[in-house]
Amino acid sequence: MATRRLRAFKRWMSSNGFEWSDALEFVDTREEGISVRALCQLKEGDVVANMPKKACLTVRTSMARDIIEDAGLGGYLGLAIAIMYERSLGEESPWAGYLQVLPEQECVPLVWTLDEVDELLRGTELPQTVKEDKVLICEDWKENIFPLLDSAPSRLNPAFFGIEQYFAAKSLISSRGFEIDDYHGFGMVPLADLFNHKTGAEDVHFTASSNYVSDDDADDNNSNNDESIADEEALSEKLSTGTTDLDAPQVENGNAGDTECLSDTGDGDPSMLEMIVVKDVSSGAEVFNTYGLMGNAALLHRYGFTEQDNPYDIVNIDLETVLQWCSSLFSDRHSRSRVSLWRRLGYSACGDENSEYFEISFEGEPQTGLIVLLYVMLLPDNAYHKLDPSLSVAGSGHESRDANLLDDNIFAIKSCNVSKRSLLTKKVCDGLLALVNMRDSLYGSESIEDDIVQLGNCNSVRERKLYHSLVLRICERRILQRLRDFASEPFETNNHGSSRKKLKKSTKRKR
Ligand SMILES: C[S@@+](CC[C@H](N)C(=O)[O-])C[C@H]1O[C@@H](n2cnc3c(N)ncnc32)[C@H](O)[C@@H]1O
Repeated sequence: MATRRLRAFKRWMSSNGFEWSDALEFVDTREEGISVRALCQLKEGDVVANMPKKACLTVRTSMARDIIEDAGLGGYLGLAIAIMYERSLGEESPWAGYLQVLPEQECVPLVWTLDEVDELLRGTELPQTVKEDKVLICEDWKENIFPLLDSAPSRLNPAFFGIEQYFAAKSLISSRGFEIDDYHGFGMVPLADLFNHKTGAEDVHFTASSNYVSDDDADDNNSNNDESIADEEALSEKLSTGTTDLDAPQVENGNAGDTECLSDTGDGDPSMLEMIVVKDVSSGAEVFNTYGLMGNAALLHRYGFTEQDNPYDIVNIDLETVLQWCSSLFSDRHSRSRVSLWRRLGYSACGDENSEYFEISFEGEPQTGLIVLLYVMLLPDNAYHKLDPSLSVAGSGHESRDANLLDDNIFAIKSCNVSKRSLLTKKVCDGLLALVNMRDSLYGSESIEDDIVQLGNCNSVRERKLYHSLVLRICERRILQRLRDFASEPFETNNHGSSRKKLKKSTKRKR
């Protein structure tokens, strides 16, 4: 449906040098926002949109460039100021026609209330991340934006530069920003940001030239050799497959009469960005882009939505949870020395020292480091004492001939010589099952079945926050269920008496 705001946006695009295929339909619904559909079949290699870099909203192009650069600001903060500034200009902004198709803010957890974050996202990794984000953004605002209102009072309207407006701008950048090139950095790319996302099944790619040098800043030393999220492979493929495709859709823009198809325009032009079709799309289907391969927590965090059956989904188990489990079985001293040995063996968790965690894959497979940690934690004392001296031998480069099975397995896992299942003794599997229960209890008293019933009664558009929180929780809990299955499969019966034979058997084992 072409709404009034879409018609205004198309006029704005035409007068700013954008070109787009008339095989693309922009659909605008009050409830679900804007999406893109194919009006006829799109062929792999077709260029369906050309977007001039100079019409993108970046720090470099914004009317607020001087204010931002004079204050020594840039990056995402600078872009947020540029967005707030252009919004403050209203119809006077060169981007007025673009800004009016943007929502006030994107519904990412960053702009939810703290109660919503705590309640809806309980058990997931997001409450902590979002709270940290909120604190940093408030600090940024106080340190960098608030002082600007004093230093350039005649040019900045405070009503558009408050903390809420800053959060709104940050949500738009997180959900719609693109890396353009080294000169422009990160920016808003009108038209490219109309496409919705589908994990691992996208139809179009955003491509950017890698060697743009601005006319007004040719000596900028960052202008060459830039890295961007542009898909260089798709770009070079397009360049090498030639240009004219007689079936290619017609251009819909101010100069449509001049140009047969978009494949003829913008090729190798470093001042342009493109959307290129990467797989055939049938007529009537939605045309999807990809925002990257990521799990649901990352999708919700950055874009405000989740996907059911997202194969890149993961769930984390904090090292802290593992240590809690240890403390129910062992003394603090025991746990500390085993963790220390585990680290000296060269294992680690993800994250940093403030928050260490283990990833569980979509299939329910725990990170090797977690299995090894449980294994080391559960070693009988005599095996533990034997293992420590053998470390120094291994560290000196001479493999100990006497190394027992435990050493063999741990070192072999490290050098990818053996399946990690060889460490899955009954005790390790019991440990994993205990961790699953502890991790699952973080979601609160509702069971996964309760969550599923609630999701069934929830409207994905009108109750968007609840809907995507439930999908996130349910998908994470399903991964935990798969981890439960993984840990319940027949385990290895390692003991100290049958070293190499057991090891060989375990390498053959297929899951
Ligand atoms: C780049 S914009 C895409 C255009 C957007 N639909 C609009 O109305 O402006 C990204 C936003 O679109 C929405 N979106 C994109 N892909 C989605 C999907 N697969 N499911 C639900 N919402 C999606 C999210 O709100 C996301 O933050």
